[in-house]
Amino acid sequence: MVFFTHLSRSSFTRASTCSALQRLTPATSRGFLPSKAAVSVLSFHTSGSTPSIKSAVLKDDNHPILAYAESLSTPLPGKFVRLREATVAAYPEGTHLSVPDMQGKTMQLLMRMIRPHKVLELGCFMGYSAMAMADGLEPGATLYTCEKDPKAARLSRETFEREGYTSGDKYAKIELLEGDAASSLQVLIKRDIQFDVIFLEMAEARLTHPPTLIRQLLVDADKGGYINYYNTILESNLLSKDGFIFADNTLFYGTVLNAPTARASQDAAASKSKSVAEGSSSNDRRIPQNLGDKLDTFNRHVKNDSRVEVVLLPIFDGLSVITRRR
Ligand SMILES: C[S@@+](CC[C@H](N)C(=O)[O-])C[C@H]1O[C@@H](n2cnc3c(N)ncnc32)[C@H](O)[C@@H]1O
Repeated sequence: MVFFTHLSRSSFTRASTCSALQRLTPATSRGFLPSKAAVSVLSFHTSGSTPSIKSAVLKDDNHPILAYAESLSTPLPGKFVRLREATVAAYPEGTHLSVPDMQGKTMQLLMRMIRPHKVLELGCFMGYSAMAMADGLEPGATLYTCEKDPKAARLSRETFEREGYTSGDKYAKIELLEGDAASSLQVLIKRDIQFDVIFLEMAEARLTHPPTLIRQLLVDADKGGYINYYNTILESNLLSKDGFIFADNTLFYGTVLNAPTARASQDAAASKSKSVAEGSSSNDRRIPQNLGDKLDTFNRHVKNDSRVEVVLLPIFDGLSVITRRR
């Protein structure tokens, strides 16, 4: 089976994206090829004028299979292109925070499959994935999205109003909860709302003018928070009986393979990761390994949690699908 990833939909940005990637992707991505049969693909978002791109764990970042996959997928409509442009203007160093186009489309089709009434997103940013998912919902459904950065919250709110997501007439409704997600979760618990889908997509972003992409990568995610949110979600019954949690970035640029637990493990996956770890020390300086360690801890926590079943899909930057055990 081959897992695909996404490329920037705008060809004019592709060249700059690829050169940025060449600076940033070398060891981890090129050295990590799980098997010839299963070509696993990690996301690699970039910043600056580039909306987003996925780098693969393919030897060639420009592998034609990626362009092929995207060219034969239905694109998201023009309002998403406009949102990318607005994101570049508002957060030139933070454009990698939005999910890539192909992931937006994937989330949208997942909504069409699951047909949830209530969706919760932790991590709205500019509202890209919120809108992508909302477009996959039935009329009458509501998507709640949390954002603590005031500027991102204001801009998202403006977008949702302008594009018709606040009235609930044209599309499913989007309700933005501004503030820290931990507090928003408490509000939702008090309101006794249960969610059929919860999308955990919350980088701890310092969105105010990080000086460089590398710096941005170093600060942009507090994925360590996942365990707390996950436990709150399960313990407070925020997740409906047959609901799904989608946790994003659970491979975190491949750095999970370098986590101490993964390295110490005797299983086959860990022996692969050891060789990656040995070959990717220079990459460690660029991508925050401590976040990879936290994601690895989260992944193991979920796998060992008898309340749930999980599959960690090696698509995009790793997407874990979690549901209660039957
Ligand atoms: C990766 S971005 C979300 C991208 C968005 N889901 C999309 O694809 O369009 C993560 C967002 O989470 C927000 N965030 C980080 N920590 C948060 C917290 N504790 N509470 C609420 N929002 C938070 C950040 O400000 C950032 O905008």
